[in-house]
Amino acid sequence: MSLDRIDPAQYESQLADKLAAFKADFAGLGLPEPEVFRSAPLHYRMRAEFRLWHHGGRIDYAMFESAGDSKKVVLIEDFPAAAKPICDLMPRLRDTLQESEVLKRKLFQVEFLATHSGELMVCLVYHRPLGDDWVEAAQALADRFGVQLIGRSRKQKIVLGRDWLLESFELDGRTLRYQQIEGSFTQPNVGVNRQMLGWASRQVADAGGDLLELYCGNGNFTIALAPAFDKVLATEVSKSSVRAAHYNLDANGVDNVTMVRMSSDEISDALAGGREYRRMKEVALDSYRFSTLFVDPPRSGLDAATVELARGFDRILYISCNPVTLRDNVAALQDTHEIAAAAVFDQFPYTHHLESGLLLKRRA
Ligand SMILES: C[S@@+](CC[C@H](N)C(=O)[O-])C[C@H]1O[C@@H](n2cnc3c(N)ncnc32)[C@H](O)[C@@H]1O
Repeated sequence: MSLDRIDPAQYESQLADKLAAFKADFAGLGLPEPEVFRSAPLHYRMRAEFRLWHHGGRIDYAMFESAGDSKKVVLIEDFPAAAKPICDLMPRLRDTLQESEVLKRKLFQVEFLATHSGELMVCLVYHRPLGDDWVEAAQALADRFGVQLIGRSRKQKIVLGRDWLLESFELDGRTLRYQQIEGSFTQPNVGVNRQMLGWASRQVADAGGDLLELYCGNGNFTIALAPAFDKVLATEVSKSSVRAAHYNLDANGVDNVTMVRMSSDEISDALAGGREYRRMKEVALDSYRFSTLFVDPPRSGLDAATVELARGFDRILYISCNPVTLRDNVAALQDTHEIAAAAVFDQFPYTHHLESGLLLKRRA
C-alpha cells in the first residue's frame, strides 16, 4: 500500500469506485444491489509488518514500493492504517531497539499483531541465531511494553510468554472469543470482520439443518454461525488454525461442531464417495443433513472439484477476497444457482482490494 494514499478525504470516492467495478464484474450474473459495509477510515489494521532498515547508525521501519522495474525503500515514521496500540508502540519500540546492540543486530523484520480486546504481540525476525543474551534483553523489552514477544531466525522460534493472543468482541448479544496464533491467518480488519460475521449470520438465520464449512481458519465464522444449525462439519488445511479452532469451540461453549483437518479437494473427494480418509474415521458423514455450504477460500477461489461439491447444495454462502475468482465460480454455477443477496466489505481501504459476500440459492 502506498502511504500517501491513506487519505480519509478520499475514502468515500475510492469505495464508490471499487463498488462500481464490482458491479461491472458481475454484469449479466443477476447481482442484487450489494449492501455496503465501511471500514473505519484510520487505525483499522490489526496486523502490520515492516522491514527494519539500518542506515548511518540508525534503525527505521521501512516498506518497499515499486518504482518501475525496481523497488524503492520508504522509511515509515508512522502508519495510520494500523490499530492505535500498534501506532503508539512503534516509535517507543524502535527507540528502545536502537539503544540495544543485542536486540538490533541483524534484526530485519518487525511484525505486530493487536486485538480489539487490548492484547499486543511483537515478532522480531533476525538474520542470525539468537542466544541467552538476546533472551535476557528481549524479556526486559517484553516486560517494559507488556507485549507477547517472539524472536525468530532460521530454524529458531523463541516465545517469551505466549505465541497467541485472545481476541474478543460482541456480536448480536454474544461475546465471541478467538485464539489467534502467530503466523496463522486472521482477518486483518476487526471492525469489518464483525460486520461480515453479522451479515453472514443474517443470511443463514432461517437455514436450519446442517452446515458444511470449508476454509474455516481459526473458526472465525464457525463460532458465529453454529447456533443457526443443528450440526456443523468444519474443515481447514492449516494445522495451527485447526488447533486454534478447537480452542475456540471450547472457549465459546460451541458443542455442535466437528472439526477436521482436510483440504477442500480432500473433503470434496470424501463427500463424493472417493477414497477413505483416516481423519474422517470418527465422522459419520451419512448422519448429516446439509442445508448450507459456507466457503471463505483464499484468493484462488474454489477449485473445479469444490465447485461441483457446491452444486449439490441448495444454499451456498460465499465470502471472497477476490472478485475475479468469485465471478468465475459464480459463472460456473449459473445454470443451477442464482444470487439471492450480496454485500461488499471494505476490509482493505485505500487499496483496490474488496472483500465481498454472496448468498447463492438453487434455482426453482
Ligand atoms: C481467507 S482465509 C479464511 C479463514 C477463516 N474463514 C477466517 O475468517 O478467518 C482462507 C483459509 O483457507 C485455508 N486454506 C487454504 N487453502 C486451502 C485448501 N486447499 N483447503 C482447505 N483450506 C485451505 C487457509 O489456511 C486459510 O485459513
